[in-house]
Amino acid sequence: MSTGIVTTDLRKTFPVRRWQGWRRRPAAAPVPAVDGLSLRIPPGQVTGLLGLNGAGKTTTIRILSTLLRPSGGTVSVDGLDVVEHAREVRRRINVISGGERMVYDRLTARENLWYFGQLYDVPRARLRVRIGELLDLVGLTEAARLPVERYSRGMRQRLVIARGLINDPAYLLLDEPTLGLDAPIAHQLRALIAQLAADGVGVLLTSHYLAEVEQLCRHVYLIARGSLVAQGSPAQLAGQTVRRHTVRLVLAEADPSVTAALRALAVRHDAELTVDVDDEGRPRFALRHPEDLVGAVVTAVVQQGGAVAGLTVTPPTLEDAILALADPAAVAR
Ligand SMILES: Nc1ncnc2c1ncn2[C@@H]1O[C@H](COP(=O)(O)OP(=O)(O)OP(=O)(O)O)[C@@H](O)[C@H]1O
Repeated sequence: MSTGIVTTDLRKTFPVRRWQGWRRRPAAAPVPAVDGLSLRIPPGQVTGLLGLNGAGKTTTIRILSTLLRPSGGTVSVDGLDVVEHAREVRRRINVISGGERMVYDRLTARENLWYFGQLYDVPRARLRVRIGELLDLVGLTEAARLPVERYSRGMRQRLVIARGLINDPAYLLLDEPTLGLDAPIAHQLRALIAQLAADGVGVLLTSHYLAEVEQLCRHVYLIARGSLVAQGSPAQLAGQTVRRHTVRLVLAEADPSVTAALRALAVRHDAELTVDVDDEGRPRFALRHPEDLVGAVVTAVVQQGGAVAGLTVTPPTLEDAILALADPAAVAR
């Protein structure tokens, strides 16, 4: 039965070794890379896993795909424990990673797929058919007999995608799958991911491209230092944080009374104000605040008889919002 991938209080610590004189010895406190994560990746939808560098995303994916043993907690895939039933779990899942070399250069596309199909215990008759289907799907039928070392980067990544689908996985773990891909290929891959989910596959996606996450994910988990800090739809996550607007103003010429009025405005609203000069030596002000203060800024300048040479307002992006949740100190910067 397809119940999804469920992690309960998942933990992974790596032993940290310190050098002491010429000897290497274990440190007192191992560093947790994953620290009590409870997630659910249901079938038939794309679930996002977001976090800053080092948050624990790749480690989590390695545990879910049976490559790493957890230090604590459990992971089950359709009710099967990943440690006790690693072989059965491996038949149901696959991984596509944008950052790692996942195919063999000396082999052709067909040979690569044959090799990985056997690793996944795909029956030979099924494998023969599946390889043809996948080469078609990723547009490599014509190049199927060339060694991969002669492929372009995009062709190679398309082969990595075919490799990830070779065992008809019920769950697909995607670790930065569009990393370094040209826009048209990334676009095709996103369409394929959406189609797989619509066909019932449970997809876990990590990506630094938030537009991709917004487009594909129904539910997103945001982690920091191996623990969950927020979850919800992309829209719900964006609404959970202090979002900041930036008003940038350039004055035609220096005017101490305008500067004083803007400083007073910033203090009144508890806004962050930076003052410098632009390339032409004109005074420039940037005011950051959760609300859009453009009206108040213009009023203050006009009341003091100042002349505005430039004015822009930058609303916060979803990226600002999500990163602010992962790293609260960033909100203050
Ligand atoms: N094999 C390892 N030995 C020791 N520490 C490790 C090992 N693998 C990962 N770590 C540490 O665990 C933490 C989580 O790393 P992980 O690669 O899972 O993060 P990530 O969220 O995937 O980051 P990125 O976005 O940079 O890929 C980091 O502090 C990392 O240094």
